[in-house]
Amino acid sequence: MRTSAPGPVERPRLLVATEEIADPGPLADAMPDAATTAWIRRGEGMIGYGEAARHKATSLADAEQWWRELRDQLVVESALGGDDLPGTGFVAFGSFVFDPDNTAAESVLIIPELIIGRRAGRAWRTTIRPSDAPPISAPRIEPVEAPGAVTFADGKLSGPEWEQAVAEAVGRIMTTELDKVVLARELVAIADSPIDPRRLVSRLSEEYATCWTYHVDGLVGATPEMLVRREAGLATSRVLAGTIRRSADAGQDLALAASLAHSSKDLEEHEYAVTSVARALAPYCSGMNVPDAPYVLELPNVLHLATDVTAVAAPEASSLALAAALHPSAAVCGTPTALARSTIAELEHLDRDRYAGPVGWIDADGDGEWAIALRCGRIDADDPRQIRLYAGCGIVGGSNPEAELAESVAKLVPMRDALAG
Ligand SMILES: C=C(O[C@@H]1C=C(C(=O)O)C=C[C@H]1O)C(=O)O
Repeated sequence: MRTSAPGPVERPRLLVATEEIADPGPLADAMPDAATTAWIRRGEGMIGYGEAARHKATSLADAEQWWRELRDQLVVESALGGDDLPGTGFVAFGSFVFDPDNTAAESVLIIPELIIGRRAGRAWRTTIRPSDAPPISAPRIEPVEAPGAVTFADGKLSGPEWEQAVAEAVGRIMTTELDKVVLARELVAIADSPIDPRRLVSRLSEEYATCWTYHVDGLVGATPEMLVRREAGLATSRVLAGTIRRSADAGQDLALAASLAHSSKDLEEHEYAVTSVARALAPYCSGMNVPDAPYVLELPNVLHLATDVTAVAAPEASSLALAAALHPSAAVCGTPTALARSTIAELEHLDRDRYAGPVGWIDADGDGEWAIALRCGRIDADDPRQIRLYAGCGIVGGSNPEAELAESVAKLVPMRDALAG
């Protein structure tokens, strides 16, 4: 029997319409249901309802290709006008696995049917629909239920077992070519009732307003680390590495900040992370600025050493292409990358899922923000009463296992608090 070769896949084109709206109030409160995507910082950002299209991405490069094909066929029916703010119009939200070779999870890109956004004093509403679908009607906001009592249990490794893994990593750093490796652990939280990510988004975006609060397909958190933001040709990356947990006392915090800024262990750990970002960005950028020394970034639970790297991005390098070049940075993997990655797979006993992978959005111009999915949890798709929380620490030769465990506990605080009663 003869079969004819398949022709090009005919996808319906996406129709995109954006209009200015009155201020919608807090974005977290405007999320219609538990599947709504969120991206919020300092009260600004976007929420995305429904799905006009979805893609299981095998890699960041594959995601970029899919985005490009859709983008090239868009029909823009109306746009915001005035200054063309990034994020108005067509947007794809995404969340990527940390290591495709060591996970049961999948990376995803979602194009919502309805986006509500707020930025720079303006608010907008974008609808996106396949040309063969009817216009969407305004969704009803479903009530948010509390999860009830929540209990926490260790993941595969107990605290002491994880300390053992850290000690093993320190040993390898002293005796092999490994310079730095980031080891993470998980906590499993089980609630009485299903966990509604909107409640977490609302709490996190208030408590951690300077972080990027996100929810994409069950992965929810508030991260302080920006892998790459591309806006009007400028690329920015906020690199974090080196952490101290805060005390309850402002005077003591000041002393802690000073000791962090002078700690050779933390400065070494930080330097690896900055170098990995600067090297990866260089081929796609010009005029890069890498500050000589980090500053101390204050969050309610921890202090971090931080460096903001800025550069002019090549016109053809989309935010997703830049994220593909940067992931995994030494802030969440280690140095050298390949050895750190295999060490993680061997020592962590953890499926990182989409924790520590890029999470964010891209618009039709290729502008966008891809943060590193930290300080987060993954709601179980089959049993939404369960959420896995993750926290990791950069390990270098001078690391102390007990101190690293304490650091991981501090990094779990935002999610634990957001889940509490
Ligand atoms: C890996 C995490 O955080 C990373 C590790 C840091 C460190 O070890 O000092 C600091 C910020 C992040 O780059 C995490 O929060 O899970």
